[in-house]
Formats: sequence, structure tokens, C-alpha cells
Amino acid sequence: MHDGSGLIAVQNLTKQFGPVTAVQNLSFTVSPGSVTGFLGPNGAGKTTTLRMLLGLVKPTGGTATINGRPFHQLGQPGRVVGAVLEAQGFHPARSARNHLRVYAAAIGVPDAQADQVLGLVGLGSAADRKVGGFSLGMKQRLALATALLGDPQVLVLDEPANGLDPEGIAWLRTFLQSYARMGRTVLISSHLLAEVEQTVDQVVIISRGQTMFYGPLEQLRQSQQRRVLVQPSDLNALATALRAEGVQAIEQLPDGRLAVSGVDSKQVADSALRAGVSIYGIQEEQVDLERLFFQLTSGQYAGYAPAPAPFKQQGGWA
Ligand SMILES: Nc1ncnc2c1ncn2[C@@H]1O[C@H](COP(=O)(O)OP(=O)(O)OP(=O)(O)O)[C@@H](O)[C@H]1O
Repeated sequence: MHDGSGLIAVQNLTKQFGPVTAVQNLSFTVSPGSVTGFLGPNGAGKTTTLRMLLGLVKPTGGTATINGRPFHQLGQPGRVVGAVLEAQGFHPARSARNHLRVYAAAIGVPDAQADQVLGLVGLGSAADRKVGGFSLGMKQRLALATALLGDPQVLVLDEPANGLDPEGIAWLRTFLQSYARMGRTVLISSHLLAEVEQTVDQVVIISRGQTMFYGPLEQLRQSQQRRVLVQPSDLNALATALRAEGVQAIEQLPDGRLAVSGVDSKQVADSALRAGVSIYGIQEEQVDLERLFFQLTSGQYAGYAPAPAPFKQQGGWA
């Protein structure tokens, strides 16, 4: 059933478990055609949010909808949304094919679809093997196959890379990206940005049940102020020259270099030249998304990248 918008909309979603606020006023949307990463550290509220989206937990407040409807109002949910949550119950004595056939019957799709999805996830040759003997990675693939049975428009996966080896992760990345390119909606959760960085186009980053960043990954990268790391012959002279030119965000690194924010390496090199300072090494720092993610989710910062630490005058620095 692909007649809906494929849009996931979470609005002011809140879940209270007794004294614990698992999710607090969370809002974001996930559009079809791209892979969105739902990110946050352990305990941030990701699984609870996904469970509310999938109708498994009742929100204390707010709404979570797919195609504009809460899960329980979707006509044939198995054909609209396929989901893999962390805990998977597989009957160990059942073969992969039979496991899928049971689910196929439950959502009203033909048995042949079981072999179709086994092929899609690379388990075609293991179709008759008992699931009890599957590796964690194989179980992840089987869980994904189960989610794909109804050829759903929306795919929701909780920590799908868990247990996959590097080859499996690369395969999953390609699979999810091509699934999204077919116009489907793909939402995957992870507690590691680095794990999904190459897979996702958009990110929703949450911490303590609240949204910390929501938008294209590229925008997150650009929000990080880049720094120029420079090893001059005379730290004081270069710092003085830069400050005289209005550059204030200068920091001395423990390794003896200067880190200069808000300028490019050419500007720093030109300043050094004018001040008669030699440069022994200069580089523009790569955006460290993992560090940014940590800052966003550690609860200390309430928005984008924090401003760099101000240059501290030391010793005889002017
Ligand atoms: N059924 C429940 N009863 C009580 N507290 C719960 C329940 N489910 C979740 N919580 C609490 O809600 C908070 C959010 O948990 P949740 O599992 O949603 O986080 P998560 O981001 O998925 O974490 P992880 O990455 O570890 O899976 C945690 O403090 C958790 O202990």
C-alpha cells in the first residue's frame, strides 16, 4: 500500500514512565527518499520513540504518525511500515524460510515473498537452515527480511548495524540507500554517529529525550567551526599579528601549535608572512563529527557546536 505520503511526523511527543521522562516534547519529520539517522546516546529515548511510532507504547502526550495517522489507524500496517526493533523473537527450530512464511501469512502476503526477501538480504542460501544456528549478523538480516515482507513504504530499524561485520555494514548501507532512492522512507537509530555517518542524509539527534539537532548531516558538518592548526617559529609573534588583524579565537594546543578559528590557512600564512614569522606546518582541521555528536549529547551544550575556547594569554604573550 503505497498511496500515502510516506511521511513520519513526530510532534511534541512525550513519554513518562513513572518518575522517568524517557521522551520530552520531541518533534521531527522524516521524509521519503532519504535515509534519516535517529541518534542519541544510550538511554536517550530512541527505542521508546520508535515504539510509540509503531504503536507499541502509548504516548503520555503528543503524536507520532505515519502517512498522517497513528500506527493503529493504518489500514494494513504490515504493508505500510516494516520495522526491526532490538529484541527479536525467532523460533530457534524454525528455518529462515518458514519463519518468514509465518509472518507473510500474518500480514497477508504470498509465501513466495519469503524467498524474495531472503534473496534481497543475502540469505538465499541459508533459507532452509534453522534460525537457532544463525550468527547475530544473520539474525539481523533475517529481521530485516521480515520487515521487508510487506514491501513497505516506510522502514524503521533500531540499531540495525549491531552484530554486522564490516562487509555486512557496507552491504546494509548500500541496501538502505537504494531503498530510499526508490522513494521509500528509511529511519534508522544508532548510538554512534560514526556508525551511520556514511549511510544517512538527515539526522535527528536527541539527548535525554529532547531534540538537539535535526536536519541534513551536511548542515551539521557546516555548523562546526573549522580551525587552522599552525606551527609557527614564534607563537607570540603570530598570535599578536593575528589579534591585531581582528582574529580573536586563538588557542594554544598542548602539542605547542596554535589553533585559529574563523579563518582559512591562507589568511594565517599571510599574517605570518607579514609578521616575519616562519611556518613549519599548517593544516585545516577536519570536522570531527563524533566530537560534535558527543558535545551535543553530553547535556552540556544546548545547540550547535560550541564556540572554541578563547585564546588564553600566557607568559609573555601580548
Ligand atoms: N518500560 C519502561 N519502564 C521504565 N523506564 C523505561 C522503560 N523503557 C524505557 N525506559 C527508560 O526511558 C529512558 C529511555 O530509554 P530508551 O530505551 O528509549 O533509550 P534508547 O535511546 O533507546 O537507549 P539505548 O541506545 O540504550 O537503546 C531510559 O532512562 C530508560 O531506562
